Amino acid sequence: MTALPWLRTLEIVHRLPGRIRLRYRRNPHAPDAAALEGMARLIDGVTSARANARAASLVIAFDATRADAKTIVATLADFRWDEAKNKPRADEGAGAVASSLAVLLGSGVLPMPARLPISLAAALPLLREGVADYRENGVTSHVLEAMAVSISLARSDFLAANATTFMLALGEYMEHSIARRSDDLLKHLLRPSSDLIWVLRGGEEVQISAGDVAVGESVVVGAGAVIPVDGTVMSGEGVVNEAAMTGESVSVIKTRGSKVLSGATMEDGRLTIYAEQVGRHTAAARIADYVEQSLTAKSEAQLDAARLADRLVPTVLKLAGVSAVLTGDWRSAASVLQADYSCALKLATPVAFKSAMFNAGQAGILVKGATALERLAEADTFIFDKTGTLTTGRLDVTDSIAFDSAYSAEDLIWLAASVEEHYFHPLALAVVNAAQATGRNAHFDHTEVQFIVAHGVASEVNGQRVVVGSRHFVEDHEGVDVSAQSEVVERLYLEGKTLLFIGFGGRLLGLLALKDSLRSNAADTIARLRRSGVRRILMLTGDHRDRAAELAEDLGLDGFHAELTPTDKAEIVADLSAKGAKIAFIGDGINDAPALAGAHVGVAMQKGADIARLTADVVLLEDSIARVADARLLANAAMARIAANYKLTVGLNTAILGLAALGVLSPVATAVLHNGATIGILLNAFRGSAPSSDKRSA
Ligand SMILES: Nc1ncnc2c1ncn2[C@@H]1O[C@H](COP(=O)(O)OP(=O)(O)OP(=O)(O)O)[C@@H](O)[C@H]1O
Ligand SMILES: [Zn+2]
Repeated sequence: MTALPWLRTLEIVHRLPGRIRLRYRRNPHAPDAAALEGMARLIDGVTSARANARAASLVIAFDATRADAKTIVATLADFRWDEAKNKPRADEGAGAVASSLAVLLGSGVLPMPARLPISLAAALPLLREGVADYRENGVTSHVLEAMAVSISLARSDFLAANATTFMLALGEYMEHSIARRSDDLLKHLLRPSSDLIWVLRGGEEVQISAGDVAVGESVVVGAGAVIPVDGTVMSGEGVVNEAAMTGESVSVIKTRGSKVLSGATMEDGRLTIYAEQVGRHTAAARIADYVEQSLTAKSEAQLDAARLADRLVPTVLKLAGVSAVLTGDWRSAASVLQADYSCALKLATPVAFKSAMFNAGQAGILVKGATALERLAEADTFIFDKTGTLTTGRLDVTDSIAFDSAYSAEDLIWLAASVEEHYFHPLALAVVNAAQATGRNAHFDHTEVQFIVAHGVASEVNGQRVVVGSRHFVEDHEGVDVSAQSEVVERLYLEGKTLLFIGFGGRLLGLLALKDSLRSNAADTIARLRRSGVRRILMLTGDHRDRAAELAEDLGLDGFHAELTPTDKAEIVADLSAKGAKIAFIGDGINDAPALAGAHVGVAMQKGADIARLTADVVLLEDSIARVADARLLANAAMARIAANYKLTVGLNTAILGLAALGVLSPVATAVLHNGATIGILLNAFRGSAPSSDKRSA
C-alpha cells in the first residue's frame, strides 16, 4: 500500500460553525469522491460529508461540540490512501481515449519533426504506468504494453505506436466500464436506487442526497420509494414491503411507533420516520457489504484464470525475445508484447459471474458470491428438509382425539395450544391457530414451558406433567404408554398425517393429527433438478418414519432419513460429504441450521429463520421451491458460459499471439485484433445468462 501526498493540495475555502467546505486540487493520486466522503465520515464528530468531483470540493458537516475544522483537516491528512483501490476512473479513461485518438488521426498529417514529441506525449501515461507498475509489481501486462509502445517509438513507427496507445486506451476504457457496469447492476439489486430523499428541516420538506441525512432527522417517505434509513415511524401510515431485507414477502402496515428498515419499499401511504441508523450503519448497507465481501472472495474459476494470467506475462516476454531473434525484426516483438491477454483473462470471469448473480437476483434468487454460484453448479446431491421446504409448512389440525371422556376434542386442542403458544415451530403455530378457530378461550394455566428440540414441549398443569410432541418423545423419553391406541395411530399415519402425542399425568390423553401439504411444484422441481444433472436427491426430517416414507415415495426421492435432531441432520451431511458428495442443502433454518451451514452450498427458503438467510450461500427471495431448480439451471448456464468464454479467450488470443510471433501480424493489426477480441469476449460475458424459460412456474 502506498500513501500518497494528495493532501498537500487540500485547503479550506469556506468555514461556518459546524460546517466547512474544502477544495482539493484534482490530481491522479486524489481519492475519488466516494472515497473522500467515506474517509471524512470516519472522523469522530463528522455527521456528513459530500464530495463533488466536478468542483473538486468536499463539504463536511460536523458536531461542533465534538470536532473542529482544524482537527478534521489534520485527520484527513493522516489517512493513508491506497491508490490502487481507487483506479481506474471512467472519465479519465474516456479522456485518454479521446486524446490518443486525436494523436493517431493527426500524426499522419503532422510534419515529421513534430511526430515524435506528440506521439511520446500521448504514450506518456502508459509509459509512466508501465514504469510504476514495474517498480511495484515487477513485469506485469502494463509493463509489456509500455515495452511494445517503446519499441515502436524507438523504430520511429509512429503509426504503430499511436494506434497501439489508442487501442490500449480504448480497450482499458471498455473493460473497466463493462466491469463497473456489472458491479453497478449488482449494487442496484442491493441498494436503494434513488439517491435523493426528503427530510423535514425547520418545518419544511427539503430534498437532500441520501448520504447527507443525519441520525435524528425526520425522513419523509412516500409510495414507491425505498426507505433510506433504519428508524421508527413518527407519523403517517403506510404499507411496507421488507422482502429485500428480511425475505418476508407479505407487506405490513406501519404506523406511529413501528420500526422500519432501510432497503424496504413503501408500497402505499406516506411515513415520517425518525432516523436511527443512517448510511453505512443501516441494515441495507450491512447486507450489501456482506454480499460485496463474498464477491471479493475469489471463486475457483477466477483463481484458475488469475493463475494462468500470472504465468502468461513472463511467457509472452520470452516469446517476444525469441520472435525478435528469429524474425530479425523488432516489429514482431512489439506485436507479441501487445498480444498479451492476461488482463482479459482476469476480467472476463468475474464479469460473467456478476452478471449471472444479477440475473439470479431478478429471478428471485439472491446468490451471495461467485463461489456460491460455482458450488451450486457443482453439487451432485441435493438434500431437502421436509417441513416448510418440500411441504408448505402451513399445517392444519385435522383430527383431535381425546381418550379421556372428561376432555372434549376442543379441550385437547386448547391444552396443547396453551403450552405451544410460546413457539414458532410450524406445528406449534398450527395448534394455536386451531385453538383460536374454536371461537372460545379455554386457556389452561401452566408453569414454565420446556422445549426439547426436535422432540416437543413439556410443562405442568394443575400439578401434573403435560407433554406434547412426537411419539418417540412421549413414549421413549416420557415413558407414556401408547400401545393401547396403536390402531388409531396406524390409521392416521396411513392417511398421511403428522401426529402430536399429548401426555397428561403420565398417561396418553390424546392425539392431534395435522396435515401438511406438499408444495404443488415440489415434484416438478425434483424432476427439473434431475434433468439438470443432480445424481441423488434426499430428504431429512424430524418427523415420523411413516410420514417421511410416504412423501419420499410420492416425490420419487432417492432416500430419506426420519426422526432426526438438528445435530443428526448435520452429521448426515458431514458423513455424505466425507464420502465425496457435493451437497446442496435446502432448508428453512428451523431445526436444520447446522446442516444448512455444513453443506457445500446452503440454500435458505424465503420464509426461513433469520439465521438461515444470513448463513446460507443462496437465499430464495420468493416462497416457491421452483426457485431452487431455477437457481441450479442458472448456475449451470453461468458456469458453462464462463468455461466457454475462458476457452475462447485463450484460444483466440493464443492464435493472435502465435501469428504475431511468426511476424505475420503487424503491431497495428495485433492491437486491433487483440483489443477487439477482448471487448467482444467481455460483452459476451456481460450478456446475461438467460434463465430457463420455465422459471416462472411458481
Ligand atoms: N413445538 C413442538 N411441539 C410439539 N412437537 C414438536 C415441537 N417441535 C418439534 N416437535 C416434534 O418433534 C418432531 C421433530 O421436529 P423437527 O422440527 O425437528 O422436525 P419437523 O417438524 O418434522 O420438520 P423437518 O422436516 O423440518 O425436520 C416433530 O415432528 C414433532 O413431533
Ligand atoms: Zn430423543
